[in-house]
Amino acid sequence: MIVALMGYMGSGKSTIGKELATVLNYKFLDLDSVISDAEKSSISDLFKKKGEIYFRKKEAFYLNEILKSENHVVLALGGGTPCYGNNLQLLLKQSKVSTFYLKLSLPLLSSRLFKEKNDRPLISHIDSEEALTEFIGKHLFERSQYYSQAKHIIDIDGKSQQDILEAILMYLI
Ligand SMILES: Nc1ncnc2c1ncn2[C@@H]1O[C@H](COP(=O)(O)OP(=O)(O)OP(=O)(O)O)[C@@H](O)[C@H]1O
Ligand SMILES: O=C(O)C1=C[C@@H](O)[C@@H](O)[C@H](O)C1
Ligand SMILES: [Mg+2]
Repeated sequence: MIVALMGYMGSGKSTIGKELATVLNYKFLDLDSVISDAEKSSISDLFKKKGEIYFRKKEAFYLNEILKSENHVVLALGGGTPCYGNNLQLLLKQSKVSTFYLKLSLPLLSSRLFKEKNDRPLISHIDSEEALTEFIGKHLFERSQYYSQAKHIIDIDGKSQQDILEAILMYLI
């Protein structure tokens, strides 16, 4: 079984993913870190030096590799992973993959991301919280249709990490 976490930047995929892997005694993989390690570059530098399309191709390639070769893994996807190429179809068609959308509302995403936008290349240039809210709102409008196809949708507004973990585990155990 592979548990794949999807959701917008800052929704907590990496944070929750690590904890979930510990509880399940699974390996934890973060797709962004897999790409970063393989390319020997931070994601921000990769965007700067090689461009977003290069990153999207690598993202699709490493997702394929992981789905082909791994098992008993919690996989935190990148924020955009399900929205490009046939990544979503690939995730949904495999019975060994259980997909979860960590769904956080626009105001909470915006206030959370404004504090840590600097290492996120798509938003690092945005300099007011109002402009960030506008950007994320538009982005979510485009992306929600992909995220919402996850097998399980977990509404995480106001939930602690423990609450979210329990909500996911309910579907897995
Ligand atoms: N349930 C929660 N309540 C409050 N803060 C949280 C919760 N879960 C995660 N966070 C915090 O939100 C921030 C973003 O979390 P995280 O980096 O795990 O998101 P992500 O979905 O992996 O983002 P990205 O797609 O950019 O990699 C972190 O500072 C994390 O500590
Ligand atoms: O939402 C996105 O498109 C991204 C999210 C991050 O996880 C990284 O994958 C990268 O910064 C792009
Ligand atoms: Mg992450």
